[in-house]
Amino acid sequence: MTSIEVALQNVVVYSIPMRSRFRGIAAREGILFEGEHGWGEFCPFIEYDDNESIGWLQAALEQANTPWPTFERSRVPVNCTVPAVAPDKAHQIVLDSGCKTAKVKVADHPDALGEDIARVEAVRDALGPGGAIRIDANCLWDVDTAVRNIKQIDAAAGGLEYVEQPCTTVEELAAVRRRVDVMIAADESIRRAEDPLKVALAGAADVAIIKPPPLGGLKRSLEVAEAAGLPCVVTSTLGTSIDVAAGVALAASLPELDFACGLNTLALLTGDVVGDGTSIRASDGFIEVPTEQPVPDLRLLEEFRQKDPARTEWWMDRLRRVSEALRG
Ligand SMILES: O=C(O)CCC(=O)C1=CC=C[C@@H](O)[C@@H]1C(=O)O
Ligand SMILES: [Mg+2]
Repeated sequence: MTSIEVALQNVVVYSIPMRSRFRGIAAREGILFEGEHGWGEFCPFIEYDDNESIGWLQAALEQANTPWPTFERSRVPVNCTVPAVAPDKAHQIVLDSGCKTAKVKVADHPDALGEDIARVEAVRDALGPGGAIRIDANCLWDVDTAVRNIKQIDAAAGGLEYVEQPCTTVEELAAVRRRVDVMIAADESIRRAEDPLKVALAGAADVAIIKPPPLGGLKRSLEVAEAAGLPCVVTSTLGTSIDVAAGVALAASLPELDFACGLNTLALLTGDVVGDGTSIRASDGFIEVPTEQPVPDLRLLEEFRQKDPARTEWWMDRLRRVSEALRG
């Protein structure tokens, strides 16, 4: 049987509520399956079409059927992730995290600048002057708005480490980069692009955000990271410890790691399918690299198993279609 057929034999559709809405979702959904060497997680965001979901399945199959590697480093620095929440909640998230770097969601709606400024001021107060603050606008600004807002948020934050994907296109990122004194990080221009390397060639970014699932897994992500020739920040795709483990494996494998990584994302969920002892969570701003792949706990798999038959069928049908597309 092929690895896809093995995967399809033993599939769990899960749904875990988020603590706060993040990227427009109130619960993280996906599929978990066991392979020859561990578990894989197939969790493309629900608005992605089948073609865009192929890489996510490749990544899940690779992770489930490849031995856990040995690594360059035994722990990875991580940031905390602050959704578009009120200042007091943002302050608490940073304090609770123990992290020295915070990634703050901004541009949650067209008139969000005042809220964004208040949120980064609260994050700076929680971090203190030595902390690092980065923001993520997820493509939602045009060039002039980005230039104007970045300057104001940079001042309010007491200095930003970088701005993640302020605009949609590589050309727009390059235009913003020429007009602000804050570093630009490319995310969607890498993970949702036909050519993930265009961003580096266009001089459009200072930092590359690398997410293994959309790129097709660890091997391909290492190739993209090397070819991009930029400092990399690895992030999860907001999934369970199985998803986070894919990011930790990449972050622990990179020859150089100059920035905290966006892998402390289980803090955004109300639970995990992996038990407390092996759930991948930060301590004092670092994640210890597991010596073996995390394995879901059967009781937690049942707790977070999708209970709605229609939703379960939607995910199973998606997996069947993407598996067919992957077979070609
Ligand atoms: O970077 C982080 O701190 C956590 C990961 C994170 O923010 C994201 C993961 C996946 C999709 C997006 O919602 C978001 C991002 O745009 O980086
Ligand atoms: Mg991003």
